[in-house]
Amino acid sequence: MASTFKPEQARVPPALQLPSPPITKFKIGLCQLSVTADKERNIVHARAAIEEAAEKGAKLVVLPEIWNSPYSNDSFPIYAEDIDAGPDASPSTAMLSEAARLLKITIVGGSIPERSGDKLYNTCCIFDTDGKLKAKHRKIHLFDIDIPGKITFKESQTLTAGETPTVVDTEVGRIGIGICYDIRFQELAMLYAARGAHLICYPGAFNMTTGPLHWELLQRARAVDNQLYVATCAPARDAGGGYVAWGHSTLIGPFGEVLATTEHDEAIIISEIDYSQIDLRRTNLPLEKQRRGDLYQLVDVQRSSSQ
Ligand SMILES: NC(=O)CCC(=O)C(=O)O
Repeated sequence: MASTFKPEQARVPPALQLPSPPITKFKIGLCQLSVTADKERNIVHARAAIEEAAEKGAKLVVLPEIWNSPYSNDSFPIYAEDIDAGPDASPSTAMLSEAARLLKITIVGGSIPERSGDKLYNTCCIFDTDGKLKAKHRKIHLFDIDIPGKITFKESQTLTAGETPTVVDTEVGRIGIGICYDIRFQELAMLYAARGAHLICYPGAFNMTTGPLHWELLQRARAVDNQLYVATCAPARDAGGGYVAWGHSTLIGPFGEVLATTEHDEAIIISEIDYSQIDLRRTNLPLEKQRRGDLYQLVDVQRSSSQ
């Protein structure tokens, strides 16, 4: 059947020029944390890891998906915090805000279960060096999978999906945010690249079935297709826990290269990001110029509707 796509219908402007970040070279810290059923302990533990990463020079620290609570539908309602109701209602994000301010670092605060009215979300908060909440990303694609005999999980039993992609300007560049299962949806990463992101951070907790096959593959694909940095941060594995996480927090460069990674135990990865590598790789392989926008297009709903 003939295609109905007409080039003149293509309304997406070409990808933005990469914005100039305040710093182009810095250390990132990925805190692969053990998570227990004791929320207070998890908060104290996460704080100590953030402090250690900052002491080792990290200007950006990333935490895992659901780091203050066990990863289970039974736990989400119990551990959820009302982030918008202020520090007393959200001790986890209060800690992140204070740590970011005192250490003068940017924090991509993994995710926690968020309560908002009668809904629950899987939410990542991003804090600036002054401790202010810059953005909140609510997981857009809920983890609902069924691999019989291996793993069945339905986040949608308790959680509601977020409705907004999140790109945030920070002192360490323009960062796109996805949470775990969000990494499977390439259009989201393409959208972030088109909006000028230097780095996409995915707090995540892949599982023991898909993790070995897909986790690194997806990260490298998102990085090499979009010629930007990808950072992931997972919880450490608890082999006796209800949900057994794959671990393997990783930093990928814009050529698809694994710059730093780890196994499944607790770890703090410190690695260097150098945004000049993005320009270099985009010059080596000028994919954006070669893209056939006359034949196919990613439509950025937000940007086209505001034109
Ligand atoms: N927490 C998650 O979204 C897990 C995603 C996952 O394991 C996958 O295979 O996808």
